[in-house]
Amino acid sequence: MGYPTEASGSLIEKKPTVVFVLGGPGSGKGTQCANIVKHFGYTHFSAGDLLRAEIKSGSENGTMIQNMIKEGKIVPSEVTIRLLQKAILQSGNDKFLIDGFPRNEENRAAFEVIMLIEPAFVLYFECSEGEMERRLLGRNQGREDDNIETIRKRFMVFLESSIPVIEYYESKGKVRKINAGKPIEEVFEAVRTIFTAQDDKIAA
Ligand SMILES: Nc1ncnc2c1ncn2[C@@H]1O[C@H](COP(=O)(O)OP(=O)(O)O)[C@@H](O)[C@H]1O
Ligand SMILES: Nc1ccn([C@@H]2O[C@H](COP(=O)(O)OP(=O)(O)O)[C@@H](O)[C@H]2O)c(=O)n1
Ligand SMILES: [Mg+2]
Repeated sequence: MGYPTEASGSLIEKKPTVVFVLGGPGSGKGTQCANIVKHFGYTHFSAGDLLRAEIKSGSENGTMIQNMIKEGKIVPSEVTIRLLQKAILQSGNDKFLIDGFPRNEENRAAFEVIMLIEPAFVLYFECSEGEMERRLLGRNQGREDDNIETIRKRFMVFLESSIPVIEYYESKGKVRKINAGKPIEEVFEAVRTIFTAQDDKIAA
């Protein structure tokens, strides 16, 4: 896949800037992404939101996706990547926050192979399970997976499948870890520092 841009009259391939936003369920990924969009001009795609929209659209995969989400399981990468790819191509932007993805090694490897994109960095919201559980039980978005039984399964999946992805990017020096247990405004101050540094790097 290419991202053609006109430069000096010739067509060159310019890859978009991608930031993966990771953290346990309820760590505040969606909340902070909305702030980053407002201040730094990124386009935000939540893999979970795209999957929920796919269920609503009446897609042939809808029932499978719904069952996996209810069980806190990770949907096969081909489905999620197809949705992300479509959203990226339709967006018209070249800076993306990809929230809640990659959630396991399969997600990570498949994205790299299919999209041929490496993240600029990985934003990791670190938060205790107790705090995340409180937030999810108070989220009130009518989500079928915000009940204590599914929340426990999601925590297990996070520890077993998503932490190894974060460790992989840590070994490449790409993880920017944030203490997400603080109030929203304080978390955003830490986030702002990281994105300001990234903007300075691009401008340099
Ligand atoms: N720093 C915070 N302190 C307290 N509550 C928060 C904080 N960040 C987010 N929340 C609330 O917690 C819930 C989960 O946040 P959300 O952004 O949806 O997390 P995630 O996308 O990581 O699951 C929401 O109801 C949100 O308003
Ligand atoms: N990459 C992804 C992201 C989400 N999902 C599914 O969607 C559910 C909700 O993801 P989400 O990112 O909206 O959840 P939060 O972490 O925001 O609470 C996950 O528990 C998975 O079942 C997935 O299968 N693969
Ligand atoms: Mg979310």
